[in-house]
Amino acid sequence: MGSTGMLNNSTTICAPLMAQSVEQMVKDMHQAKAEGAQVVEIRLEHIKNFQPHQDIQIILKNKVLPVIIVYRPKSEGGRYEGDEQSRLEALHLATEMGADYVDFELKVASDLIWEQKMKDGSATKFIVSCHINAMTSSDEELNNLAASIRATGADIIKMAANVTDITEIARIFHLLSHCKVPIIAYSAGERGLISQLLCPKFGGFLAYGSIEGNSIPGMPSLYSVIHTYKLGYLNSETKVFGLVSKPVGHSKGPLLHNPIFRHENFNGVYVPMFVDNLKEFFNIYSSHDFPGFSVGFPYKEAVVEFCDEVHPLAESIGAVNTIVRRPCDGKLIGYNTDCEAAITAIEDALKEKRCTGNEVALGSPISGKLFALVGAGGAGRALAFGAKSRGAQIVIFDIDFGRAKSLACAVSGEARPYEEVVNFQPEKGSILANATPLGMHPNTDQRIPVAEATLGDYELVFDAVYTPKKTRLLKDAEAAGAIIVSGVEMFLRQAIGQFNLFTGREAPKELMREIIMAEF
Ligand SMILES: O=C1C[C@@](O)(C(=O)O)C[C@@H](O)[C@@H]1O
Repeated sequence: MGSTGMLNNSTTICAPLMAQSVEQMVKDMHQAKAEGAQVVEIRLEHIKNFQPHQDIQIILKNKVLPVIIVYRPKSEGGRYEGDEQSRLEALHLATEMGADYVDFELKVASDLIWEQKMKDGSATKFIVSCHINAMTSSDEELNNLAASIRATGADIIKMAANVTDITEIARIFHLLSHCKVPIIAYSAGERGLISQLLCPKFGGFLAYGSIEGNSIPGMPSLYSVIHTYKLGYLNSETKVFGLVSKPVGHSKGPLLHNPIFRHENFNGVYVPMFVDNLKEFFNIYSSHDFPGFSVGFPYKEAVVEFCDEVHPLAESIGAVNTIVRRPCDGKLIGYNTDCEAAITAIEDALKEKRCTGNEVALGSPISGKLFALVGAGGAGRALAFGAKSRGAQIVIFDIDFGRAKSLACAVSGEARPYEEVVNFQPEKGSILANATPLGMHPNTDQRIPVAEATLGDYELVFDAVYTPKKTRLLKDAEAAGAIIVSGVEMFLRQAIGQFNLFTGREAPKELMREIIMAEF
């Protein structure tokens, strides 16, 4: 398996195929090729009424890509429940018929491979696979396991790991980068995703992606590994940026940052990082390979204590959404790009209206206005400090009244109990901002409980939620006649700020706007 011209590394993109008929397997193989796969893994155990000789022959005769034959028993995470002898015979048959790769499980591999190698001296390469528990296996144990797999005569080692925390993936990276023979090692699932996306950086032999219309739980799609994360461009020098959040799958960050890195010829990749424990995460991923992070819900406030230095604006807000590792000493510096992003988005929308109404713009259009803010978490704090800096009068609601009070105190505003949101009567021309996650995909029918009748009294309504672009709150506010500003605008602007901090370069703003608008 060679690389296609585009590749910058030796990792091959593989599509596992699990069709129920041999004809469909062949069709899926064509589809996988059209979608950019370079090899397919044929899971024989999914074929109904499997006829080993005939079916393997059809697959190999019609193959348009190199083929890995797998016939996995239930005990090893597959579906095969028949007798072991028949299973092994089918794998031998695949070898004799010239499959490019045949996968044997470690427990049966040893004798079989040598026997097969002696017998036919065929060109088939042998993958020997096993499951590992990354939490309980030390680096040394994993190295020893790799050596014993190699001793079976394996050409390629494969380890599928269970991880319970993203920090365990570091052991997989260690294994990939230290192993002298071709190795596949990864973990499925949200917490394991970076093992799949970063394997070209650490020298993994295969990266997996599912074909369209046949998604595989815990595995990225072929489309995303090739087009979003552009795995073909990764190499050992690639810098890894990540969104530290929980949950993390909703973020549009990878769709925005990755194409911009490529466009700017910047050797970086931006990946979702599902983090459970901030302290352990920053302890483990402490090298210059990981020079920057976005910070999302719910960690924007908690992360402050893990920064070595915090920019004065972020410090006064008490929330960090961007972290940069200083090249000279590796220290983590925390910033907040949310604050200016949200406030300038609101100001620009008000200015635009004033321009069209021929009003003369003096100072910030937010100055002196009542700014009703719902949500006093990380995003809410950024909005409150931004509004304060522009001279607004701030009223804060939060389900945690204590949290609302402490933010109100910090911005010389007023805290009100959350139950009062529904009766709150703003003066005409006020601004309403939602900084809670209410209305975020998939709960798109939710919104903060502001009374329908008062929505039209706000001059402008802003929602920090950006999936969907027009939340239920914004739809209702628009219908009531308010100017609306989507969280997409804040998202874009905070990401522009992050690009500047991550790379030390000026972000291509218009291109970033085009990319993100095309996503909605
Ligand atoms: O609030 C957000 C959104 C975000 O968490 C995301 O979903 O990509 C990324 C953060 O940098 C930003 O402050």
